Amino acid sequence: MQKILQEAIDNNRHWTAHGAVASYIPELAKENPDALGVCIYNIDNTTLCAGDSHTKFTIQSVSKVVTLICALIDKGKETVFSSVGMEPSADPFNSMVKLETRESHKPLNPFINAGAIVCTSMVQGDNGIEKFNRIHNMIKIMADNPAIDINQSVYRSEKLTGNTNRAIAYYLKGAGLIEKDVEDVLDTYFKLCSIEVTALDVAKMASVVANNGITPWSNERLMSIEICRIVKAIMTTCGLYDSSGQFSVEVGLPSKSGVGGCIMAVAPQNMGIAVIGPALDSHGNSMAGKKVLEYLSNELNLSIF
Ligand SMILES: NC(=O)CC[C@H](N)C(=O)O
Repeated sequence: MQKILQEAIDNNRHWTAHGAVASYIPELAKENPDALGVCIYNIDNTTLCAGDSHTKFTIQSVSKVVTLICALIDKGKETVFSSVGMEPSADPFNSMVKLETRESHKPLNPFINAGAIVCTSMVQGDNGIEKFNRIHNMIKIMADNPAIDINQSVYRSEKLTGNTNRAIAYYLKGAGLIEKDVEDVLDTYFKLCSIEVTALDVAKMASVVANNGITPWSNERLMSIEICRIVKAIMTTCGLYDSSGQFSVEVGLPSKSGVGGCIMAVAPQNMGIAVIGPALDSHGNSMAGKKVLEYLSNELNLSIF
């Protein structure tokens, strides 16, 4: 297995040259475009890593998985899906074009920025700080790592340049889809994207979903089986934005990408996988990371389809 993991990195490292690091958040442009690493956390509590797996990166949109989990726990399925849809989007992650054309103005799904901003506002808490703490704590528990914290430079960079997200959030506020102060919700969203993690952290988070909501290392139930089912379904259909279909064909695992270069993948009843490769394709998904997952899916026969 370690040999397969090493081959997945070695055979696909050249793909990093075909992508580019995100530069619309200036601080992310400083990431190493050549980095490529992977970690697997098996639900029998064994772990394997290869490549640049110690690289630290910001979680970015992978946090949207945990935001959705918290919103579903705190508000229930009916309430969450009354304000956000569950359909894939054929548009980029930060697109706002469908918000105006859809009758209800509901964002298409919880994993595009608009949907995640609505979900953030639905999480338990009287203000942004409480909502942030709720999701941050869940990330720490799911990763089994109490030291996880914000990368302050990335947070400042996101906040300073996040004008598209600001436009989306104000539109949602105007449509009545954000309950409280819109700047407070945005600040929480920027902080969540800026949480710094490693591939092992994200692999452990994915292993909880793979293990139907129970931490493999301490046997603690963090979420219901139903929530896990919903989250895996939305990851499969929406997790890689407008290339989720192709990813399902090539990899076939419920997954979520982020512009920090991480892809979190869930092999149900089996393992959590995280790849990190900051050079992105034109959809904002890790270029070489996708290829590493495709290799592992084929070699280990992981596709759910
Ligand atoms: N796809 C992503 O990872 C997007 C997250 C990023 N912080 C943004 O809001 O634009």
